[in-house]
Amino acid sequence: MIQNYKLAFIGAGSMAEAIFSGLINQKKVSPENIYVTNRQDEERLHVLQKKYGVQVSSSNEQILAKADIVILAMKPTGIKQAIQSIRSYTSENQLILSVLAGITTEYISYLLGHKAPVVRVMPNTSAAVGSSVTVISPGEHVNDNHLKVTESLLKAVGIVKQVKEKDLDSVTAIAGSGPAYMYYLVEGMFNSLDELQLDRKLGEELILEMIQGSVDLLKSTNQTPKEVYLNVKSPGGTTEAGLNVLENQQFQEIIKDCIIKAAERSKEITKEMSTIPKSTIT
Ligand SMILES: NC(=O)C1=CN([C@@H]2O[C@H](COP(=O)(O)OP(=O)(O)OC[C@H]3O[C@@H](n4cnc5c(N)ncnc54)[C@H](O)[C@@H]3O)[C@@H](O)[C@H]2O)C=CC1
Ligand SMILES: O=C(O)[C@@H]1CCC=N1
Repeated sequence: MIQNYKLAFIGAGSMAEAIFSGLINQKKVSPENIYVTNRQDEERLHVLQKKYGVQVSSSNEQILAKADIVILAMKPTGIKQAIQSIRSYTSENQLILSVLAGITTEYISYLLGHKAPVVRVMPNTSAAVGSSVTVISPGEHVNDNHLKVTESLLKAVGIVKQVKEKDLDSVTAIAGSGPAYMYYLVEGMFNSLDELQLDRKLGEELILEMIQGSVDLLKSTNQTPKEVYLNVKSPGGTTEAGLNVLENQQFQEIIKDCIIKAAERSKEITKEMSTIPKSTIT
């Protein structure tokens, strides 16, 4: 379905690269159909061109001229200036996907000044290996076909779930930011290896496989996380000794706060950067 679509990425950062490299690696879209631009870093564009064979240009006009799908992938702070610089090359025949945290479809449509369908999507960088969990939410001018195209594009780089736009702040904290919290945890585990005097390579492999196995078990059982960790713990044993440290430091409260803060920040971004001036609302 998506093989013949031409995709234009506005913004060439880590999220754009994760999506288009995933699409290329999964052989869902050929690099000839992927166009990429960013604001000023031409060197970065050349690196991406060389690495993936994608089409790059610093001209918005060139990038957008043939695009069926436009993917907004710059930082939320850049949204106003970015759309101002592309909107005259966009049209209602293009499907606009935005990965920007906190920026509403309504605000994007307001900046575009026309009725192009806008879908907010919240992927994560695991798209690069086909394992993103991506949440999508349609804006006002989106029909079933637009949603099908969006889904089929993003299913190429992982699983896709649809939510109402009001839930995007919460899912951003989990689906979008979540991987960073996992990597932070893994970094902490890796940091224990020197003190354990364990071979670094072996230790890192054990940690990653242990996490993979834990996720596999959680996915395959009806038991709650508590039930499965209680199965690991023996009275007076090693797990209990470790869990006591986590409980004493209120680890679960910290993780909860972390997710809630991320969701709150998404709401703040909406207030700070995605507010339509009152005078223009009719
Ligand atoms: N990095 C992640 O894991 C995720 C990021 N996102 C969203 O993706 C977006 C990009 O994030 P990253 O890739 O991490 O940022 P980044 O800083 O790595 O990349 C941003 C890119 O946008 C370009 N850019 C800035 N202003 C521009 C403009 N006016 N026109 C064209 N290009 C412009 C920059 O040159 C850069 O290439 C953000 O809005 C973020 O909320 C969403 C989900 C996950
Ligand atoms: O940190 C951020 O704001 C973006 C959105 C989700 C992941 N990265």
